[in-house]
Amino acid sequence: SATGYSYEECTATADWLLKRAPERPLVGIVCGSGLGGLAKMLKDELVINYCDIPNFPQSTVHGHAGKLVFGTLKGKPCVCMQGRFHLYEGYAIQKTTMPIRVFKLMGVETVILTNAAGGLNQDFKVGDIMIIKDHINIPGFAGHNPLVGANDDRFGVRFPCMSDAYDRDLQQLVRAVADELDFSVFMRDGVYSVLGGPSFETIAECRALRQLGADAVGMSTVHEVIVARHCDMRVLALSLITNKAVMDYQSEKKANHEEVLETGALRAKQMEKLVSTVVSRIPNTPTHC
Ligand SMILES: Nc1nc2ncn(CCNC(CO)CO)c2c(=O)[nH]1
Repeated sequence: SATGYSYEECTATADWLLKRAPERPLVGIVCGSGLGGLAKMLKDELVINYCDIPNFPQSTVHGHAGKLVFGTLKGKPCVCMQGRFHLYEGYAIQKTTMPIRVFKLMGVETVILTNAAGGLNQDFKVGDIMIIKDHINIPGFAGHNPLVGANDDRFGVRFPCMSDAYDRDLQQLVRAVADELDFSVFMRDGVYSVLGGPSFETIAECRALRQLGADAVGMSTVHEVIVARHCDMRVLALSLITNKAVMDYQSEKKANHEEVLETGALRAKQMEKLVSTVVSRIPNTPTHC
């Protein structure tokens, strides 16, 4: 099938990359809008442009570089997506998540997903980093789910559980590292809700999402989490709160992408420090003998 995301096509892409990668990566990192600097943390980096990778989609969003970076973080082999794919770019949902399956096929055991998000929780401030403890998959309510269609058992089961999607030990680890780095003042925990985009949400939608229990809103990440859990990778996900979502009709505030990128730049250093320290502390699961 020329979908670009069948098991065979993902395997072909993984094999193509492993031939070029310095070593098999254990941790996969996905950089959200304006957070591409995370890739610069990697030592002995090898950069491959998405346009040269077979079956890979192309990044179309400002602030998403479109490069796959291999390297090490404190000795741990990693692979980092500088630029991720979104429903609103018009790709098939399975296409937007195929890099996650390629990570799995390359040997990645843990994925760290970062994104920029709007703060629905009024206690949140611009620049806060929210540890995602759960998600609300709005497109999924309407059947827009990356696992729709024939299930390939080589990836995972037909009906995967999502109540344990966000690894509790990794959340604990992030909190401990944030305390050590004295970042606690801007660390939060919360529920991330995803919309399809590209239009930002209305005031009524923000209020409805808040009523549903969401603390932040974005246009990515959830589909990657579902695919990562389907193939049994551990997931840690962090949202950089880049603006406060507009919740009242008197407000003059207008959400915009430039503001998203600016906040990313402001908090990038701390996000890099946090993620790199966490990666260095992630225990490698004993290799299955
Ligand atoms: N209110 C609000 N603020 C946000 N900041 C980042 N994002 C995530 C979406 N990011 C898009 C547009 O910047 C680019 O992927 C959002 C969002 O969806 N809503």
